[in-house]
Amino acid sequence: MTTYDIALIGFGGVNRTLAELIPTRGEALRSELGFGLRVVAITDLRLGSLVQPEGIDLPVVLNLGQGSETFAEYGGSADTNNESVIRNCTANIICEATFTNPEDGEPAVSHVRWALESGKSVCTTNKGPVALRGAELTSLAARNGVHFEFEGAVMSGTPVIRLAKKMFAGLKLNGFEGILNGTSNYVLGRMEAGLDFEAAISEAQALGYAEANPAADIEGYDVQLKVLILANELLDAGLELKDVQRQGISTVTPEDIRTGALEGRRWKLVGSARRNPDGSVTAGVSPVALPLDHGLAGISGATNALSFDTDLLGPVTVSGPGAGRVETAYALLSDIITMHAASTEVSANA
Ligand SMILES: NC(=O)C1=CN([C@@H]2O[C@H](COP(=O)(O)OP(=O)(O)OC[C@H]3O[C@@H](n4cnc5c(N)ncnc54)[C@H](O)[C@@H]3O)[C@@H](O)[C@H]2O)C=CC1
Ligand SMILES: N[C@@H](CC=O)C(=O)O
Repeated sequence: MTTYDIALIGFGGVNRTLAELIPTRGEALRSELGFGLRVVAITDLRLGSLVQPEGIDLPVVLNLGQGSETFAEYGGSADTNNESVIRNCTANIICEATFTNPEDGEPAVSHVRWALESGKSVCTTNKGPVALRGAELTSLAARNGVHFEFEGAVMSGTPVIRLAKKMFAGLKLNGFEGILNGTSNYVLGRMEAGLDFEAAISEAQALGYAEANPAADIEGYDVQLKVLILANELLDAGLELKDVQRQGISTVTPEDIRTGALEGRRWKLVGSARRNPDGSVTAGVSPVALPLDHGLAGISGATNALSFDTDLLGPVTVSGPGAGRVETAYALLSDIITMHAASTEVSANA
């Protein structure tokens, strides 16, 4: 039985939930999928770092983080020591779930680079490294014979990236449009129900949907990164962040929402990309008052939906959770399952 040793970089909502899922889903993973998981290192800005090659006692560390204690009181350090932990710990897989930085992706880009350079596979839900350094990191992983997986960077645990890459073979993808931010979709829905903007954002934060700085959700930066990821991964668009036009929902007023409802329209934040006749790709994100019979108009709460425009099937739409701690932790698990399946295939063919 294979056991993968993993390191959790960032111990907030997503990686904490992964640490909860490991004991609860451990037996099913072992019996159904043929591997076990053991956490051997954790780093976090607030807690510092803890490295225990024999395996960290997860129930103990899951109780930390409410007060001012750090890992220093548990045999670790109050400093994150990210580079040394990532490069030197005994983990096979690094799960990167620190804050998304929409400007340059740092320090997560460095976290991923250190891991891949030291022969460790990476799974991440962090949009920064994937959107801003995806091609470079994918080729670094290939050069080092390890995996770089990032299904959770778009639509949390709902499979869209792998699904499109694997299942659309033989089809031509002309573009896509979708609701790709759970927080702004949740906020628009709550405003439609009469709640004010700030209260709706607070609810989305409490539910674990919002970014550490919710302006990233509200001003469209989060969807801009997701559109960039999808355009480059699925349309081979070769775009940079500045090529994806961005407008968020902060300009949508309660009055706009009331007027839209009277006219049979619903405001949604829509991200899209389309291949032009000359082969180039136009991409952007903006709020749109959709007619109620539009396929995306009925998508509510933190649910997301992505409609792919294909040549032989026409539109193919995937809908599911776009945010949430459990949903996103599952994305990391699905990345590890993908890595395991790939390794098993290699061994079988050897
Ligand atoms: N929560 C969600 O629904 C989803 C989140 N994501 C992405 O997953 C990542 C994690 O999300 P959450 O866990 O919800 O965020 P969070 O804010 O709850 O946790 C992030 C953790 O990372 C830690 N951290 C920040 N910088 C660090 C550093 N340099 N070294 C070590 N630790 C550091 C923070 O102390 C915090 O505990 C983010 O990049 C987010 O954009 C992606 C899809 C959905
Ligand atoms: N803050 C994001 C989380 C997922 O990327 C959202 O609300 O969709």
